[in-house]
Amino acid sequence: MTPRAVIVGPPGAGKTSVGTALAEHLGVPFLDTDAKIVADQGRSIGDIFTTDGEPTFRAIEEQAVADALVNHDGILALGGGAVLSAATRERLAEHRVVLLTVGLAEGFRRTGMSTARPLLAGVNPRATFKALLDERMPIYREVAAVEVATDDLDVQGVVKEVLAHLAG
Ligand SMILES: Nc1ncnc2c1ncn2[C@@H]1O[C@H](COP(=O)(O)OP(=O)(O)OP(=O)(O)O)[C@@H](O)[C@H]1O
Ligand SMILES: O=C(O)C1=C[C@@H](O)[C@@H](O)[C@H](O)C1
Ligand SMILES: [Mg+2]
Repeated sequence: MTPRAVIVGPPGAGKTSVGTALAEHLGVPFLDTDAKIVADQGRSIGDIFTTDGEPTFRAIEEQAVADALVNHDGILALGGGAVLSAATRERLAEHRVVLLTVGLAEGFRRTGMSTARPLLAGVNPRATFKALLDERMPIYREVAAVEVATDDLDVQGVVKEVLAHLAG
């Protein structure tokens, strides 16, 4: 088994929303590694960060991604920071990876209302978001064969773009 496509990108790019809609359109299962980790651990990602720290979360995430890459047959969405693992990047080289991008203003607008993202929960979440984009964009681009900018598209519009790329 192998995923039809693996979706990566920063928080708020729409990995979960687009992945769900894309899987529905294709009639295949959808798996989100964030949701899988929460279900397996029986606690929120915020709780894991607070109780055990980010490195423990990243280790759990690396294993969850490795499992999903061999066991999941549909659309797979990764957590926003999953690509920070060199082992995960190596594994992704064998897969069809789609990068969803979002700019600072729109990404911050989409994530700003939520307290569910521990990395963006600090005193200056906008600056944190900018630093995250600056650090990660080259890493996302390193693993992805396809890139779709989502700022000016609704979820169905992004799904359409992704489908066009996957068909081509
Ligand atoms: N193309 C879009 N246009 C408008 N709103 C969007 C779009 N994509 C996602 N959203 C909204 O932005 C918010 C974040 O989307 P989503 O949870 O899918 O992002 P994500 O990439 O999975 O983020 P995370 O890395 O935190 O899991 C949601 O409220 C969602 O409805
Ligand atoms: O960008 C990140 O590092 C994260 C994004 C989310 O998907 C979660 O995996 C977690 O909040 C960390
Ligand atoms: Mg998500």
